[in-house]
Amino acid sequence: MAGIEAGKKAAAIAAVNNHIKDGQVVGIGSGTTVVSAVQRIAERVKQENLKLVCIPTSFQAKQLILENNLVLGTLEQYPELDVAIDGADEVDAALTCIKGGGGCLTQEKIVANCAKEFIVIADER
Ligand SMILES: O=C(CO)[C@H](O)[C@H](O)COP(=O)(O)O
Repeated sequence: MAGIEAGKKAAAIAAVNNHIKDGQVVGIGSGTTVVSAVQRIAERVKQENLKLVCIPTSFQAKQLILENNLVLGTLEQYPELDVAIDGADEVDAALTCIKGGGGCLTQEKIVANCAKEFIVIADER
């Protein structure tokens, strides 16, 4: 795996290990980094029998949730999320972050705003 991909994956795994807990409602972001995060969430659900509900920010996120056999929820059912997890486009040394250039621009911000905690996965700054 190339350096950037390995970095993204390691950051995604660390984010899930450190911030996802049993019983949570979890917002799932969009992009390539989130793929590794969702795979790690699915591993932990299997290994630790975590009870999670996942709220997607896009069609891609919905498909990821379903493909990984996670429980899919909607914002209408769960208007308050415990945590949302997403990738970043760029992060500078002061942790200023740019994200959201795609079709999920609006929905990912709505989901993040409904979450008590917003975790941005970044592999370098
Ligand atoms: O904000 C986003 C989509 O709207 C993505 O999270 C952001 O673009 C990062 O993408 P990637 O994980 O593919 O680098």
